[in-house]
Amino acid sequence: MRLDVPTLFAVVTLVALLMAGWVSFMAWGKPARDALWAWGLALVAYAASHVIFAVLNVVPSPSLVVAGNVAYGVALSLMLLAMRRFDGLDANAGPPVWVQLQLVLPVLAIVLLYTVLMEQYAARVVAGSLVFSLQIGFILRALLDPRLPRPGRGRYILLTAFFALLSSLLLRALAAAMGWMSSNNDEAGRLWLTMVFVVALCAVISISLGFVYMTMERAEQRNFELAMKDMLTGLSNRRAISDQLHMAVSRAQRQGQYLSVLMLDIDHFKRVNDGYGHQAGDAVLRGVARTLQSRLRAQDQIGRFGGEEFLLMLPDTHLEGATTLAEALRQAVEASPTQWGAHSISVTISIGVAGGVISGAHTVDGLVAAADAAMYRAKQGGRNRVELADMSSLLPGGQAALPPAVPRD
Ligand SMILES: Nc1nc2c(ncn2[C@@H]2O[C@H](COP(=O)(O)OP(=O)(O)OP(=O)(O)O)[C@@H](O)[C@H]2O)c(=O)[nH]1
Repeated sequence: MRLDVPTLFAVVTLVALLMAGWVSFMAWGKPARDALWAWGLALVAYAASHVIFAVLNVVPSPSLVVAGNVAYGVALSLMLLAMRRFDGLDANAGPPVWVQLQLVLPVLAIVLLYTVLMEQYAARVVAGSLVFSLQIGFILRALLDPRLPRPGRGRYILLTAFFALLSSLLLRALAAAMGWMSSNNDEAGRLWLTMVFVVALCAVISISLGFVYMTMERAEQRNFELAMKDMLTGLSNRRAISDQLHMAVSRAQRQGQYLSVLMLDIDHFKRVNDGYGHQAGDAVLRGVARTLQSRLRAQDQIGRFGGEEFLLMLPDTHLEGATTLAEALRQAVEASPTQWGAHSISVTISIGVAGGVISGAHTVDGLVAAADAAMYRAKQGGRNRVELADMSSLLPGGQAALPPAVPRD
């Protein structure tokens, strides 16, 4: 099949402009620093480069060669900027100097190389392709930044598209270096250009789709976190930990397993707020959350149940094991003060423990109420202590018939 190069240019341009339009439409109303704007601009530059390449096919001109390739380089730099903004890698201060150099130097290099090597087709194609490949390398590096969470599907689409673009550029550079083509207008040159533009067409559709999908995945993740996470401590919120507890109780009921629940409350927390201020209180809440979380097993779940109240759910853990853990947590919190300016704020916690083999007679509300009642007894008993729930009301068979427990680490 023989593809007409000018038609391909036109199609790539049209698709890039269409994508730029839709991406800008999505970015409408968002702040100028939003990654979508940079992505939209990148697509405009990408389209501009292909418009220039199309004109170049009809009116050969050295300045258009430079302009088209510069626009292409600008498009790749803007894509790098958009990726970094999307991932929040540059915070509010803007990109660090080394990133600014990654954004600007390749574009300057393109101007220089295409001007100096204008008369040497092969050298110009090789040099240009290598600079663009380097820019794509920067983008791939930003896409795979180890500080980022596990990549979602949008990121995989982008990775595939950029790898395809990179391969086509390198292959064309190889063809030029090996003398398989000597100009864009000979038979071989047109074939290679066709390959590059077919890939460019697929790439522009894929990267637009990938970026938009990534934005949607991010929004979905944020909504999920807003619905299920406590924004202050990063723990599960009341709704999430309650859902997890419902699931764990159903599972334990089906399999006749142990399950324990701990209700924890910071002692005299009002004094922290009154004495050091609300922000110090928030810092203490975060500190206690960290201390608790760092001592749990992977299958244990913790959530912020109320203001200064936390709920812990321990699958496969009998009352005795849960009590041992509760005591360890109590001691850990007591020994881990929160630094607040010049102050070291120490708090203690009171803990109520409920648990055992979960049968059909148990309910989530019953378990939580039992742990809560035990926690209040701990408060009444002087605070900074662990109290066990009266499980006889919840476990009709008593503790005697319990199967062997899974030991805690
Ligand atoms: N800083 C901060 N304070 C909170 C938050 N949520 C609840 N509180 C405060 O936690 C305090 C709870 O006070 P109380 O219920 O009297 O309990 P307490 O002072 O811990 O006393 P005991 O529980 O009886 O030991 C109140 O002052 C609330 O304003 C929060 O998110 N941040």
